[in-house]
Amino acid sequence: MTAPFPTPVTDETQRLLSPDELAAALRDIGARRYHNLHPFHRLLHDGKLNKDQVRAWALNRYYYQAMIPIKDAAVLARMEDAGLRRIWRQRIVDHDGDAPGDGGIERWLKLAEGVGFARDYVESTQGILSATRFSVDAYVHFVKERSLLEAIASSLTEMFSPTIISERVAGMLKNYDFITKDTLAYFDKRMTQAPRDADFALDYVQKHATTPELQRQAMAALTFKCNVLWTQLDALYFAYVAPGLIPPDAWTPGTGLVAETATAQAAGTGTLGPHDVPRLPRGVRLRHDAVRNQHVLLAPERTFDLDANAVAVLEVVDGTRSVRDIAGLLAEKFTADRTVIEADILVMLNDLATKRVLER
Ligand SMILES: O=C(O)c1cc(C(=O)O)c2c(n1)C(=O)C(=O)c1cc(C(=O)O)[nH]c1-2
Repeated sequence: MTAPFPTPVTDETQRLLSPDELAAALRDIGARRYHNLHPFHRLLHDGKLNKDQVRAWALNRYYYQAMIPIKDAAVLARMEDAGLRRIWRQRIVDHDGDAPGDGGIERWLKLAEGVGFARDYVESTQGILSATRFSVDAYVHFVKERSLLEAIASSLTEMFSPTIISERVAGMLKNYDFITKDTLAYFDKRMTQAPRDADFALDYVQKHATTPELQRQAMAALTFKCNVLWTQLDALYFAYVAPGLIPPDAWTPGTGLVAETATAQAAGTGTLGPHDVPRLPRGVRLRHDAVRNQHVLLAPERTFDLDANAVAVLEVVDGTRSVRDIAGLLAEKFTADRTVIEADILVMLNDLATKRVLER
């Protein structure tokens, strides 16, 4: 497939740009085409969407998140240099995590749950707009088919993402009462991951785009990627804003959601407070897996690995002690400030409540 994407002209003379000029040309592409400029994002960040429109965004964007590590594995597979692979593989770890319950995809699922979705529905990817799927899949195909330079250059949209992320998080927290900091936790890590990844990719592109033609290819790859992001928002806008034509089989408001009480928990809206008495629901047990020397919460058909802090808390969750009692016990045990412990364990317990392995 060699169909050209709209390709910016390096300049009339097609001369080789200096590394700084190349970086400036790439930034200029973002300034004109990055998805922060899309009307759907403007509505999202300014609090102009209703809850269902925000849900449509969270659901569709899950497909992008889920495919990113597949895209990165495809890029990795093309790298002949072990040093390069060692650096790139961190991207896969960032999204997949090192263990179940960890990583960016998991955090996106929390975001989707926070706005009311049932996790299984989101993971099934039923209801995702075909246009979302087409455009995300096009990104994966692109990195498989084009040169490594183009594959790496196509990730350079991340140069622009920290700005949009801070704007999005601030705007959504301010403008939507159903959005909490916990729900948007996905973006916390991206604020450091994205600049790290973008710096590396930019450096690679500056070093390897050594002819005007290669520089043109790098710019075209970034343009293509801006279009991958833009078309996803076009699809959302068309289906859920105006004219509001939801395609057959795509998500319709009211479906794929959990009951509102569970939603409140998922959104971390303080269902569990200091005076609540947490307990493990029927069928959920704290166990030590001797083979892996790892404490887990065993739930029907699911297990969750626990870190040492979670184990210390869950060992004293007995269905009679309140969160405040538990914080008091731990404060004594670890000679620490009870109020600090209480704040920390509330976050942890609400997270477990979201996963439905804790109740009050
Ligand atoms: O929230 C955003 O606006 C945004 C933008 C982008 C981007 O610019 O590609 C990414 C992400 N988020 C992101 O979370 C992410 O993991 C990511 C990976 C990549 C990539 O191309 O490899 N882009 C992005």
